[in-house]
Amino acid sequence: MPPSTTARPLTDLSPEELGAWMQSQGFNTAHTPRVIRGLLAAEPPKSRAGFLLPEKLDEQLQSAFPMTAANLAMRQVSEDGTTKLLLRLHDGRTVESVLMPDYHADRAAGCISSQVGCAMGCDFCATTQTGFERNLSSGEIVEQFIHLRREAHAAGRALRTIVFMGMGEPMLNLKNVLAALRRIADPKLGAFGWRQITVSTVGIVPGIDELRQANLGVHLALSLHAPDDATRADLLPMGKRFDVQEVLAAVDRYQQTSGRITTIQYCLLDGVNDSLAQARDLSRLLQGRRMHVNLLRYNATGLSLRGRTYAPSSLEQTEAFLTELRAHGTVAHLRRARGPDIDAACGQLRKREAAHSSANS
Ligand SMILES: C[S@@+](CC[C@H](N)C(=O)[O-])C[C@H]1O[C@@H](n2cnc3c(N)ncnc32)[C@H](O)[C@@H]1O
Ligand code: SF4
Repeated sequence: MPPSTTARPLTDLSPEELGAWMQSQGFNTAHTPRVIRGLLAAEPPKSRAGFLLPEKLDEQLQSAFPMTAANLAMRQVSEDGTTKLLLRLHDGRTVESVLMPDYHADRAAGCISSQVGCAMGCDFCATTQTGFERNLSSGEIVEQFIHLRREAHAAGRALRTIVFMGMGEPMLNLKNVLAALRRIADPKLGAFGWRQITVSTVGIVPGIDELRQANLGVHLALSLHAPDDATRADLLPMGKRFDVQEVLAAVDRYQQTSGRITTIQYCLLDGVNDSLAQARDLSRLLQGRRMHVNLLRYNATGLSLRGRTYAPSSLEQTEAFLTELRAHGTVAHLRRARGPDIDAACGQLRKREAAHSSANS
């Protein structure tokens, strides 16, 4: 048995690694897709025999690998059906994933994390307030997908899309994100298609280029949040490293290869980035580009990283901003606020659980 794979959970192994292990144990590698399909299934197999594996292989798999890397530590369900999961990892750290019901009664979308914490320091984001702890392994990313898929299935829905808009910056853990995606959306495994996946970034140019070179055809979302460099860099420190034009040029390159329309994420903050002049600047910036704007409602999370208090734009201003964008030819939507009665912004549930644990210790 290759020693490098022994302590890793089954969800962490690529099809090639699992195939190599099978071969080293004298089993037919044709069983590999069956094992991975069983792991990714919307409904967990009722028994180990549900994997339809030879008994000896099943036994050896069980003794060689832990089945999972993460356990459900907390679950919050909102009145609108949004379900937030807090998963505890093998080292005691926690990570958040969210299931969001779709307008279609039988569908749901999942929001997945790529890192524990985040180093990017975006001023209004709760995830970064506890700093960066570590990258998630590919298995930990795959397991979020499995939890969300099963959670959706139990609620009578099919998980139709996933977005990397949970904790962390996917481009800074791209190796593991790509490895996870190659399992989740491997056409031979049939769980998901590339078009059902969106990777969201704060705008790390080399990461966008690397994702383009991987040529998977997943959707890209760019967290822009301001049309000008001064406002953007004030909100997102990464804006000082890569300016708006540089980031949009990388997104253009991505689009030329993938053919996908890019989503521009824009969180409306009262008096910061929500003026009609900023809406017009944004439209001008996107003119001639196949990009649509997703306006996000700010989820208030208390004092910001730099001790500021942000507020969501008023509904009137939000409507006016949206109308101004559309009047200037930009395709734009207002994203529904999700789970307003629970800790819906990423990083909040984790902060609450950490506070609870330290109060009890
Ligand atoms: C948490 S990030 C994760 C993905 C990636 N790091 C990024 O920045 O795109 C996903 C999106 O949530 C936004 N966001 C962060 N904190 C928010 C808040 N309190 N309210 C609304 N949106 C928020 C981010 O700006 C980003 O557009
Ligand atoms: S918005 Fe994204 S990149 Fe910025 S701190 Fe939050 S998770 Fe990190």
